[in-house]
Amino acid sequence: MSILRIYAPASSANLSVGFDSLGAAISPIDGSLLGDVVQIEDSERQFELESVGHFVQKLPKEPQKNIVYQAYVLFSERLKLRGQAVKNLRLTLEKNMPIGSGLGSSACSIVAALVALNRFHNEPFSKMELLEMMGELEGRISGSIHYDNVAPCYLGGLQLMTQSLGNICQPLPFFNQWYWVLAYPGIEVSTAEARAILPKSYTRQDVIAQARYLGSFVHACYTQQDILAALMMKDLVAEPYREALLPNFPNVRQGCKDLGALAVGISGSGPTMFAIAPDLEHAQKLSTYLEQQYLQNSDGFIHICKVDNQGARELK
Ligand SMILES: Nc1ncnc2c1ncn2[C@@H]1O[C@H](COP(=O)(O)OP(=O)(O)OP(=O)(O)O)[C@@H](O)[C@H]1O
Ligand SMILES: N[C@@H](CCO)C(=O)O
Repeated sequence: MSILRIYAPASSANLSVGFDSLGAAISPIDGSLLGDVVQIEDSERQFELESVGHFVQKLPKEPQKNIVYQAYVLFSERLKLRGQAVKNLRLTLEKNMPIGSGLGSSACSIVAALVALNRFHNEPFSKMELLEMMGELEGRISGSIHYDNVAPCYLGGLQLMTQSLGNICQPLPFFNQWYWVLAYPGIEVSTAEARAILPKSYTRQDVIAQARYLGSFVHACYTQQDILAALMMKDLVAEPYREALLPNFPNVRQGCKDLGALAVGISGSGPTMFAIAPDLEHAQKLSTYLEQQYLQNSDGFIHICKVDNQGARELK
């Protein structure tokens, strides 16, 4: 009887400068696991799914709406197209990530489920085939396919969505000395709704400026110019329209900058916000400040994190 447990880490999409194009996997520096776990094992029945964990009450009531169930159905269909049948199996989702948090909660469930299913069947699908399925499932939830949570969650590191020449994404060099202070206020913001409020079009001036920021950011990553990279983490696409969804965001953002944050922004579609600190001392000050100023209830939390270079992995 084989049992596998796959952990998929939280991720922070956009990094302000790359809407739908950049995302980083993140892990708390205290060693805690910030992400979902999917366990897979043999079963007498064709398929069983159980959900447990801190945020299990927030999952859809109908099991068929759980994205892990949908991952199983999609995986089975794709396997059938290869002339292979899915094994009898039981999945257990440990839902540790708050839903609608801006930390890639649905991506954690999708990635952990598909990695578990693929390993359980001796890896019939390549990394890119699996990632393509992850994007399809993420698209069902948010209304349009975007890979900036699933790609880093699956592969680790900072990923740029190139979506060309057979690669959905490619890794970027990053700044290992940076600390990410992530503050989840404890309220929910739906990704689909945070996308629906964005404008249908942008001015030429904004398009040109955003292209300059993203190009300069990528250049700064390759040439390891941390100050330039942080300066370029600006968002004309989403932040001006989404900040109203976040509690007191403009003031808190300014407060973080006053405390020495190199960059401050919305993680994914929010309401989690991030502040980049140049060292641990600044990170701790930012953490205390955000705890006092940004958390709204007892579900909220702060984590000092670094980029997680491993991505989804088996827990032994
Ligand atoms: N296993 C699951 N984990 C998370 N959300 C799920 C899951 N299964 C179904 N859902 C549904 O998917 C939607 C997730 O919403 P949303 O995309 O806003 O959350 P999110 O993934 O946390 O967002 P973000 O990517 O900004 O972190 C909710 O409606 C939720 O009920
Ligand atoms: N890039 C997506 C991420 C959602 O988590 C957005 O900002 O809508």
